[in-house]
Amino acid sequence: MKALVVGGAGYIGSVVTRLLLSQGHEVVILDDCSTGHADSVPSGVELVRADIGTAGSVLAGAGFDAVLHFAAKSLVGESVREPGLYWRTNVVGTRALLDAITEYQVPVLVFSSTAATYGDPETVPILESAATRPTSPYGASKLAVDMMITGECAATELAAVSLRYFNVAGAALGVGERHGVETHLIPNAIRAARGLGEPLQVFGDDWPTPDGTPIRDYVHVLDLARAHVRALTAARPGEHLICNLGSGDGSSVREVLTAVERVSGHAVPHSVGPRRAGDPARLIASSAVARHRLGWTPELGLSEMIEDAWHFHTTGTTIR
Ligand SMILES: NC(=O)c1ccc[n+]([C@@H]2O[C@H](COP(=O)([O-])OP(=O)(O)OC[C@H]3O[C@@H](n4cnc5c(N)ncnc54)[C@H](O)[C@@H]3O)[C@@H](O)[C@H]2O)c1
Ligand SMILES: O=c1ccn([C@@H]2O[C@H](COP(=O)(O)OP(=O)(O)O[C@H]3O[C@H](CO)[C@@H](O)[C@H](O)[C@H]3O)[C@@H](O)[C@H]2O)c(=O)[nH]1
Repeated sequence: MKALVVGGAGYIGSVVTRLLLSQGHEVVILDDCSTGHADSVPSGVELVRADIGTAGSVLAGAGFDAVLHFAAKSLVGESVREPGLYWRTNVVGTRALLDAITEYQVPVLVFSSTAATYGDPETVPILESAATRPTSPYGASKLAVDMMITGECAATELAAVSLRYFNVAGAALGVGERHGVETHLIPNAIRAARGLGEPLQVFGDDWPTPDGTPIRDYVHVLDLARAHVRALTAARPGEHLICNLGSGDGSSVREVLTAVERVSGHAVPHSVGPRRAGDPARLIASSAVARHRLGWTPELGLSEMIEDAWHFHTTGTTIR
C-alpha cells in the first residue's frame, strides 16, 4: 500500500511508519514537527513538513491507498488549560484532512482515537458501546472527530477504523517517547529514578481506587503498531469500525512506580500533589472487538514496556 502517515514524526506514528516499511509498504509523512522530530523520519521516507490543513496538496493526484492519522494535541491537562488549541488542531485540522480524503478518493483511513472519549466510565472493562462522556476538551475533541468520521463513511465509500488507544508506553524499532515537555507517567518516573530533575509528583492519592491512585491500562507501542497494520484492511467500504486497544489489565500509579523501581533497581523519588484536572479515576479496556475484527491481542506486558522504555532512555536504542 501507499500510505500517508499524518503525524508520522511523533512517538506512535514513528513506530507505525517503521513497521509499515518493514512489511513493504510505501510511506509519505505529513507533520509540522510541533511535538514530533524530523530526525525520527527514516531515511528514504519523504517528510512534508506542514500543517495538517495542507493535506490536500499532498494527496492530490498521488494515488494514496490509505491515510493513517496520528497528528493531534494529546495532553489531557493541557487541554483543560487551552481548549481552543485542541478544537482547532484536532477537530478543525481533521475536518480539512477528511475533506481532502473525500476529494481525492483515498479509500482507507485509520485514526488515533483514545480512551479519553469515554470519560469516567461507570464500569470496567470498557466496551465500545459504553457511554462517551469525556472529562476533558482533549477527549471531547477526539470524540467529535470520531463522529465526523462516522458521517463521512456513511456519505462516501470511505472504510475507516478509529483505534481507541488506552495508555501507550514502551519503545521499539529504534523509537521511544521524546516529548519536549514530558507529562506521561512512565517516562517521568524513569526520569526521576535516574535522578534527573524534580521528584515525580503523584497527582492525588485520594481517588476511589484500592490504593487511592488512578488506574490505567498500559499497552506497548509495538503491539499498538501491529494493530494499525491489521486495521488497514479491516473495515468494509462505507463502514466506520471503532476498536479499543488495551491489555485488559489495570495498573495504578503506585503500581507503576513499584514496577519502575523493580526494573531499574533505583527508587523513584516522588511526592503526592493535588489531582490533575480532567483525569478520570479508572480506565481499563475490553479489546474484544479488536480481537474479533483485527485478530489482535497484545503480546507485551507492563514489565516489558518499562524495560524497553528504561533501555531507550538510558541508551538511546531499543531492545525490539
Ligand atoms: N500516547 C498515548 O498514550 C496516546 C493514547 C491515546 C491516543 N493517543 C493519540 O495518538 C496520537 C499520537 O500520539 P503520540 O503520543 O505519538 O503524540 P506525539 O505528539 O508524539 O505525535 C503527534 C504528532 O503530530 C504532529 N502534529 C501535531 N499537530 C500537528 C498539525 N497541526 N499538523 C501536522 N502535524 C501535527 C506532531 O508534530 C507529532 O509529530 C495522537 O493523536 C494522540 O491523541 C496517544
Ligand atoms: O507526572 C505524572 C504523570 C501522570 N500521573 C498520573 O498517571 C496517570 C497516567 O497519566 P499520563 O501518563 O499523563 O496519561 P493520561 O493522562 O492517562 O493520558 C494518556 O492516555 C490517554 C488514554 O487513556 C490518551 O488519550 C492520552 O493521549 C495519553 O496522554 C494519570 O492518572 C496521571 O494523573 C502522575 O501522577 N504524575
